Amino acid sequence: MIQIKDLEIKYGSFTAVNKISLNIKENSSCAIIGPSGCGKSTLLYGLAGIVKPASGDIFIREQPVKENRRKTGLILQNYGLFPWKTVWENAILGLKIRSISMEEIDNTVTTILQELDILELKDKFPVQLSGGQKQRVAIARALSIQPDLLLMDEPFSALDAITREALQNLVLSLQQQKKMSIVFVTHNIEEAVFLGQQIVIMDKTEGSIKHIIENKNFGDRNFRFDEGFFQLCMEVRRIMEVSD
Ligand SMILES: Nc1ncnc2c1ncn2[C@@H]1O[C@H](COP(=O)(O)OP(=O)(O)OP(=O)(O)O)[C@@H](O)[C@H]1O
Repeated sequence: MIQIKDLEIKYGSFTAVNKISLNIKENSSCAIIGPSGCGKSTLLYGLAGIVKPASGDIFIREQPVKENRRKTGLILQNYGLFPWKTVWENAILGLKIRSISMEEIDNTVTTILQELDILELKDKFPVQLSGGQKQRVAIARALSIQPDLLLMDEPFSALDAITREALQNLVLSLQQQKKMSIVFVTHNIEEAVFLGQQIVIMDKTEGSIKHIIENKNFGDRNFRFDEGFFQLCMEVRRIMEVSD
């Protein structure tokens, strides 16, 4: 689904993403993990078309990436909700900027809010919501465009452990139901190991990939309680800690 070839992204003369090559399969999930400042978000912004490569290529479904790809959903850090808009107004934003009838928007967004169990919150403002509820609204907005690719930047970092797990389960079942690929950035090793079919570990300072793990047990809810889960978490931790 995604081919990244020798990707380099710069801020002025500073190289934030350094010669990264990576393939991500259709209907899969990819966790990008690494220490603060290693270029995770920049790589995600590259996939979203928000920042332009200095060199190299990104193809999504064989097409070079450009801004506003119709079927890419994006969830930014801290939910990205507009505080002056209600849950409903926030959720319909992605569709409103497209030429879609109000009736279709109504039907699509009502269904999604129902699926995410937040329809009764539709007239509330973000300030009146819990962190988990805000994240559900952000997910609803991203899903409203029926994405085949969902990009998430630290989607659950501000949530308590139980809410985080519930939302991880939710995202997982949505990914399986709706047949989309997910690429997410996280600091959290357990999250990467639970949700990432492919775990991409980035280097501390280089803006490059240090290691990729194929995780065949990803998304199995029982895996969280399995010894293999803790072993894989330890392996990821070791790789992250080893300095080159
Ligand atoms: N707009 C910008 N202008 C200049 N430098 C930037 C800009 N955005 C990010 N950087 C730098 O690029 C590097 C990578 O940043 P990025 O946000 O991609 O890292 P990250 O791994 O996502 O970090 P974190 O985990 O802390 O969010 C950092 O050194 C950062 O300071």
